[in-house]
Amino acid sequence: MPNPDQNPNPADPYDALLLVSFGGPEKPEDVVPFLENVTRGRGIPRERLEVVGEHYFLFGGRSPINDQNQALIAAVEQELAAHDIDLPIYWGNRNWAPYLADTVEQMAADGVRRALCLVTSAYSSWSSCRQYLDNLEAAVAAVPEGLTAPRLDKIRAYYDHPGFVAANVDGVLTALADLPDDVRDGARLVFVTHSIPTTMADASGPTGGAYVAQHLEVAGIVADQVAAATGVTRAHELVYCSRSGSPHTPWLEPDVNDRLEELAGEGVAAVVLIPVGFVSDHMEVVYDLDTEALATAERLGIPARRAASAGTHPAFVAGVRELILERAAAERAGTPGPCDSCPAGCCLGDRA
Ligand SMILES: CC1=C(CCC(=O)O)c2cc3nc(cc4[nH]c(cc5[nH]c(cc1n2)c(C)c5CCC(=O)O)c(CCC(=O)O)c4C)C(CCC(=O)O)=C3C
Ligand SMILES: [Fe+2]
Repeated sequence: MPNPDQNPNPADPYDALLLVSFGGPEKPEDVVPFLENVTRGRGIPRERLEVVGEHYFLFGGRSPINDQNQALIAAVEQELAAHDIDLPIYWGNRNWAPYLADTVEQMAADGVRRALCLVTSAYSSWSSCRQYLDNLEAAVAAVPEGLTAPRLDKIRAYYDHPGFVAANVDGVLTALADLPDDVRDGARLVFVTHSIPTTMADASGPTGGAYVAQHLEVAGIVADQVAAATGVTRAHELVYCSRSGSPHTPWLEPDVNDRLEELAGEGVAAVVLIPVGFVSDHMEVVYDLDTEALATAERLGIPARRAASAGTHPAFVAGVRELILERAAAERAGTPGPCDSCPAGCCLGDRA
């Protein structure tokens, strides 16, 4: 019988946190091998790769994503320490060093038995959830004989967690405050996420369609909270960026730039671009939104601001702690939630 008087480790049964991310190049020589890692076997046309490579070279061949993940780790370490939660944090990526397989081997060597994984993507889909689960499974399978691989559990899709929502609301409020006074009330709230193939979107989540539904849900929540905070109800909508793949394959639309053209035609007063689909300001945000979409808005004469992503916002960092404790408690009680272990085939669609 566990003794209720004993103060248990609130993270029990977990003995480590693993931050799981996409990875990005550190220097110009990394760009091409990184892109090869991302697109291996995925049928991305060569021309698209050359275009995307140029985005990275424009930023000195260095993606912001690795520094941002290190900043998130430092912030979560502080947050956990401040709450007397003893949980070492590891970090591994899908497409660049530190690679997940190396990190999971190190965890095994360190004696980690069971780790909780925080993926830097808040939504359900093959790209944003299932592929990471597959990467984790492969990393566990690759642990060399003689070492015991840790058991890895993934934190649920957390797009609707109050900490993630609050960070995004704050980003919108700051962006609105920065708009000229005469256009602020008329600003359109344009939520942006990564486009994915429509077949992938249709197959996302246990019953399909989760990727778009989750984004629409959180966009509605954020827009309501912004309305409550400012006393002004602004129209909001969801658009997409970073379309890849073959031009013959349908991906989610409208593209943010195309939509800005339409909004200019409708005479919208101003726009706030909200990168709600992204956890930090990585290349998709600093290129596709800050470089490209803001230039489109400028050309069209629409005053526009880009809201900050969750990043290391204190509300998001506190939310990560809450997500850890929520899951640990559910595992101790034997009551994991529906999204805590994905049903077989979830998000697979025609990849099954
Ligand atoms: C849903 C989603 C997220 C959000 C969830 C998450 O965060 O995971 C995301 C994030 C990211 N995507 C990133 C980079 C790239 N994504 C590519 C290609 C693709 N992304 C896709 C989807 C997503 N991608 C898909 C369906 C493809 C087609 C190929 C395939 O079916 O897999 C390509 C290939 C070139 C191109 O065509 O763009 C690159 C370079 C970076 C790193 C940025 C940096 O370096 O700072 C990050 C965080
Ligand atoms: Fe991507």
